[in-house]
Amino acid sequence: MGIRTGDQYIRGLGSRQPEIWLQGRMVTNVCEEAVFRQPIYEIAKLYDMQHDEKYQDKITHICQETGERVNNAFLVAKTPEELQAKRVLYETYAEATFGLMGRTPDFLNVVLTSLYSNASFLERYNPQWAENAKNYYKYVRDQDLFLTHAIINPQNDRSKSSHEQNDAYTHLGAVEETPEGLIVKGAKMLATLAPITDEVIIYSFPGFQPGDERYALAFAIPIDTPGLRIICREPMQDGIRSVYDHPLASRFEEMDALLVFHDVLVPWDRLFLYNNVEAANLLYPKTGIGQQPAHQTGVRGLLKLQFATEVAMRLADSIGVDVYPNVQNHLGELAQSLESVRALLRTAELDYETLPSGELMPGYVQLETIRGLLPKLYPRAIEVIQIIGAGGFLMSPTDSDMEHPDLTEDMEKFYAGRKGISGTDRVRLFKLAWDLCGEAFGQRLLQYERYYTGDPVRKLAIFYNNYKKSHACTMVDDALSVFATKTASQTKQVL
Ligand SMILES: Cc1cc2nc3c(=O)[nH]c(=O)nc-3n(C[C@H](O)[C@H](O)[C@H](O)COP(=O)(O)OP(=O)(O)OC[C@H]3O[C@@H](n4cnc5c(N)ncnc54)[C@H](O)[C@@H]3O)c2cc1C
Ligand SMILES: O=C(O)Cc1ccc(O)c(O)c1
Repeated sequence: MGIRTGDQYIRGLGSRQPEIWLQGRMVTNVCEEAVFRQPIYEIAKLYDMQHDEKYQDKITHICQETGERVNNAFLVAKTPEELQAKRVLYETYAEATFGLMGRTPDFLNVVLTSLYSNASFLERYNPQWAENAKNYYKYVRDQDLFLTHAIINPQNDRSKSSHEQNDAYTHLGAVEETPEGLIVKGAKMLATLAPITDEVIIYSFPGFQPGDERYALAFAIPIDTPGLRIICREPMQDGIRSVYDHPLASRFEEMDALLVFHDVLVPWDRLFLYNNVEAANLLYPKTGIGQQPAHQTGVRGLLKLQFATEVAMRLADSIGVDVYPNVQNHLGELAQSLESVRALLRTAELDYETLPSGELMPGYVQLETIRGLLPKLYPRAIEVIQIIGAGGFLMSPTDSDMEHPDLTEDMEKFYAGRKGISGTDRVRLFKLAWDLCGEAFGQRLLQYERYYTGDPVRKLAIFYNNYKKSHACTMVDDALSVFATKTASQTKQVL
């Protein structure tokens, strides 16, 4: 089939009945549920862009194997141009969503592409797992499916490993093998956008201990597989809030969900890893499923940081405060953060590594540096927006106030900004900024940036340990060598 349209994506959602729990009730038709309507529309727009001649050649290509047009997320980049073609896709989708939707279809499709191109890792443990991963990649590519993922165990007792939890099936684990497949039970967090996806893929970060064998799992199943329960968090918008009052929150909220598996059957041909702690611990570092998507998340993060920086600049300008050096310092800091991330991305693409298969892997150090910086730079950008808007955020009237004839004069006079910024302009801008920096929606965006790639504290420690391995600190040795060649009195003279 190849690239789908938005309508085909929506019809796919409508043809299934996953078990979705939202505010204490089961959702019977996800497409008609107010909370999901606008996010479904935003994702559908991305599918439609694949057919729009303005974007088609930028974000899709002809698959050599099938002759069909498919999304660039499925490209195994073997040349710098192909690496850039993938970046253009990430950029195009992030621009369409202002970087606010973290789990657009390109993210997991890149994960899957990396699993496919590095399936030789799985082959060493079990050739069938490798075959399954490769077939699944082709299935998702050719049907142009949208995946969610859950790779973290629920937050019960973090000081204990999976097999030490109170109940053997708190964390998702294997129960029994049957002729049809593996029965699994337990929970995983935190599946962003799960209710409006086609399939779910389960894998894990390293960290398995001996005794955790039953939890060492990787597989993918349709989102409406019997026994799979999607428990949504409380929505941060009700789906009927006015676009005027909440120009971002009303459009881009990504629902997050806990996935609970009640004796769910994973068909054998959908299993990629099972019952092997060593393989589960090496899956993430050895298959590129962490590093390749870091290119996508880096580009998306850059666009989100750019958006926040632009909002801060516009706010300051709208009320005439960017004449002050303190405000200029805040804004200059954001601009420098933004340009640092942009430069890191450029270098990541230039400093790629060529794997034995010929696949190009964008630079680890640069991408991991972006991952380490974003959890600090984005919250800081939000803080700057809060500092610049100050009390102005708390005087924004509603759509209905702005439209009431008795209030029009006051609205235009007292809500206006500096010369040239009308009351309507200023209120609109402040509402947009408040969605980003004040609303529950904006707080989730911030929490997302802190944790979307795992715990930043442990990630940075892992980065340092890897960095140390490849940095012998030879400059210090050079400097110290002065002591090796001189006697104590000669050294004194040198010093
Ligand atoms: C908005 C949002 C969307 C997300 N979407 C997804 C998704 O789509 N798919 C998905 O799989 N996951 C998703 N996640 C989950 C994300 O992977 C986790 O939040 C992240 O890995 C951190 O894990 P945790 O939240 O369980 O925190 P914990 O691991 O429970 O950490 C809690 C605190 O304890 C500290 N801590 C815990 N353990 C240790 C330790 N061993 N050593 C030192 N300090 C420790 C941490 O530093 C942190 O401060 C999402 C998270 C957010 C916030
Ligand atoms: O970014 C990665 O390396 C993979 C990853 C880690 C934690 C997550 O929550 C997630 O969704 C994806």
